[in-house]
Amino acid sequence: MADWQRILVKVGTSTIVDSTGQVNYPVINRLAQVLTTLEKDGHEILFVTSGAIGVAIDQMGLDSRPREIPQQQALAAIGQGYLMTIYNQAFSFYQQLIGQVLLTYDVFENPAMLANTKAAINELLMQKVIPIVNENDVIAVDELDHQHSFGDNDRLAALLAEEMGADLIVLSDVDALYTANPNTNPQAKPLRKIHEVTDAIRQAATGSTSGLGTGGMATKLKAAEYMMAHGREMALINGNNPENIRAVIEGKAIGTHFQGE
Ligand SMILES: Nc1ncnc2c1ncn2[C@@H]1O[C@H](COP(=O)(O)OP(=O)(O)O)[C@@H](O)[C@H]1O
Ligand SMILES: N[C@@H](CCC(=O)OP(=O)(O)O)C(=O)O
Repeated sequence: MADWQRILVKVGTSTIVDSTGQVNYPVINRLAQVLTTLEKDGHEILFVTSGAIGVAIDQMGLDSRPREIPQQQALAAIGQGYLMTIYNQAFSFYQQLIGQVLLTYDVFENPAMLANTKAAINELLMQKVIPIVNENDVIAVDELDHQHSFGDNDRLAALLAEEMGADLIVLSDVDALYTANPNTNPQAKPLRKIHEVTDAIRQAATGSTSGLGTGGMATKLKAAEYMMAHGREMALINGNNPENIRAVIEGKAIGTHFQGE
């Protein structure tokens, strides 16, 4: 059983930006409060956040995510700064310091870079600063070179959690992993406990239908498999109620809990 002492919380674009495409400030403020309280209670918190491109789409008054890679890079550059402004405001209200960490995939392939990254994050944790992590989308261009892009933050979150010895809580816009996409199949049923990922579960977990999220449930399931393969746990909960992070830590049956045998 995980003790949830060191926790990596990952939040998706679908939580940072609401269904109308606007920045979801109330949820972000509640998230900052919950993470700060947990930090003050002695947990070590790492936070992986998507949403740079999502908030920039709102800032720039666009209707949808552009397909062109340089346009997405530009949006990431615009939105990442704004995202940190929002987080600085939200966390400073609770007198919690945060630090920005932008990663590319090659960090995990290069032992020296990985050791340096882990040292920096451990130092932030020691100083009781919450690291706010995202992929460096401005330079991680998977169209040109797959080596340098995670493609989705679920994978980044799982890789980082494993390296940092943390368990993972993923916040999305659904209450759980369902037997099918609940947005398109009203018969879909929530799955509460997963000890092993079967082919049937893999087939159930499909892509995003929100328009802004990128990986959908498929990448979350891969992250869960990665965590379980490395003896770690993952919980998937709805980001609309960040207070449920505490419920996960307290062992309450909420969302979907992935725990290997
Ligand atoms: N079996 C499933 N159970 C739950 N959600 C699913 C499933 N299959 C596909 N999805 C989709 O995955 C979406 C969440 O992924 P995504 O939009 O990428 O979110 P985020 O931005 O939080 O990463 C849901 O809104 C839903 O449309
Ligand atoms: N790094 C990107 C998000 C990529 C991503 O994986 O998004 P999501 O599927 O919403 O977690 C951004 O900040 O816009």
